[in-house]
Amino acid sequence: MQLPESQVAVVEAASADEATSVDALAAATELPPETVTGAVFELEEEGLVAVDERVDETIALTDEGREYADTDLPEIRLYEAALEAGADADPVSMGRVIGASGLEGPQVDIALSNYARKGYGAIEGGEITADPDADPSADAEANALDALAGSEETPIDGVEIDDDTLDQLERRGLLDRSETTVREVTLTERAITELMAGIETAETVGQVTPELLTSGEWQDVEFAEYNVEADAERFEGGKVHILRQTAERVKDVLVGMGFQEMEGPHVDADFWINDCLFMPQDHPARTHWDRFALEQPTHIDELPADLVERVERAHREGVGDDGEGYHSPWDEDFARALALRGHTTSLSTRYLSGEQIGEIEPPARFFSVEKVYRNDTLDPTHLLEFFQIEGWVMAEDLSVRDLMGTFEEFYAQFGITDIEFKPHYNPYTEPSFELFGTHPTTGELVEIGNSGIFREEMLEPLGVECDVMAWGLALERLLMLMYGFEDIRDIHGTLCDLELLRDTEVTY
Ligand SMILES: N[C@@H](Cc1ccccc1)C(=O)O
Repeated sequence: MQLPESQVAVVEAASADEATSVDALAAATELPPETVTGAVFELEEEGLVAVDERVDETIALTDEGREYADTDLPEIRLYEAALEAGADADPVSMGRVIGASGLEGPQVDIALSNYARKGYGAIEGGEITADPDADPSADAEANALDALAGSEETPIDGVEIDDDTLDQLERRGLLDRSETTVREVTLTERAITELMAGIETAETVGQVTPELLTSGEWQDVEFAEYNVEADAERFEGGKVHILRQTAERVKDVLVGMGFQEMEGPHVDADFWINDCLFMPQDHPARTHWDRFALEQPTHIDELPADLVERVERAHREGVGDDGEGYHSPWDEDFARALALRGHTTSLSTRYLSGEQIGEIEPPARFFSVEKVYRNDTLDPTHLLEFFQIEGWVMAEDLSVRDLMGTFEEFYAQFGITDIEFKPHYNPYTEPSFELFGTHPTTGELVEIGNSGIFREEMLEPLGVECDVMAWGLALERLLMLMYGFEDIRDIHGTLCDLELLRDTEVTY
């Protein structure tokens, strides 16, 4: 009989008396394990080999696990420092013991959260005690780390570590479990018969080359069959970040709802970011604490003079018969100062004023999905920059129902159907609403946006004569509701969760 080269090599390397693993066959034939696996499947189908499959579980220490196998677990280092400081007799100040332990950064938290759990002592009111009877040499986790530190990977069947300890180490991120499928191959009777009769190598081609194509030889050769079920090496290809993918999806949804996209500068004059929004110049959000000012250049060159005059008048005198201005200072130089935009509503003011693309006639709908910058304190829901989904609708006679209906329609496209509204205040909208959604795993209400109907004091100076409803929604918060992660830093920055980014499916 004739067989392709790799199959002949496998048949010759395998035996009828003894099962041989794919790895051993790969070594013997000098073929890559994937090729051997493919050949083995083909041979099995031909009835030439029997394949025995089992799943082996192995465990391996993570880098952090290896580090503690070398230097001791942080809680043990804390216990030893506590003993040294006499905490087995009287409580000692925590600061002193931590200082003496040499623990630093996150290791301090790790030590503290495991210390009492493992009976090394107690921590209360800034003081630490050490239990004189605790015995670090009997620490099951430390002993397990030592036992595993010797090899890269250990088959789980061979280790004498109890399940609770293994689970605990896995939870602490000190140990990884993995599964591999081991295939063992034995020749069948039929293979022996064929071998005795003589097996020849059939010329097969594994890959189409330019030469095969140009010479026309491809028409005569026999191609090796692909086995799409064979195990292959996992390949982590590059991929568009889920935030970008979702931003694209949001844009598609809004375009589908009849919106046009706005664009404009990330660095802009306070005039467009704040003054045009009827934000008084002494508003707390306009202090240097909250904005990222520009050092070079500090000011925009030009602002439209007539618009500046109308905006200044609205600030000083208000708009309409009953209008009251802010009676607060207004200074053009202050309005010309440049900063990173804290919201993309600066794009809306540029467009609504007619400065960006000329006069806009109602009905009109505009949006942007762009980055904004705020000097916030970092926490699970705040970053210094995020993406805002800005939007507005200009039409005669808009009401709050139009606003709410638009949100329900928009969020429903992302499977979010339980939006809640809370009355809110913005200097530039009346009424105003904050939007909330429910986090899919924690059940907590998450603020996802801010919205309202632009007030006369804003629209009149911009020269807009009909109603405009508008909003700024946080793209990252939408992602939280869609994919259930709890910390925004899982998707941004150095602490991001690569597995989440790799495996999250963005569905259209
Ligand atoms: N600028 C607001 C969002 C908003 C835009 C337009 C109208 C109302 C609210 C914010 O950043 O929170």
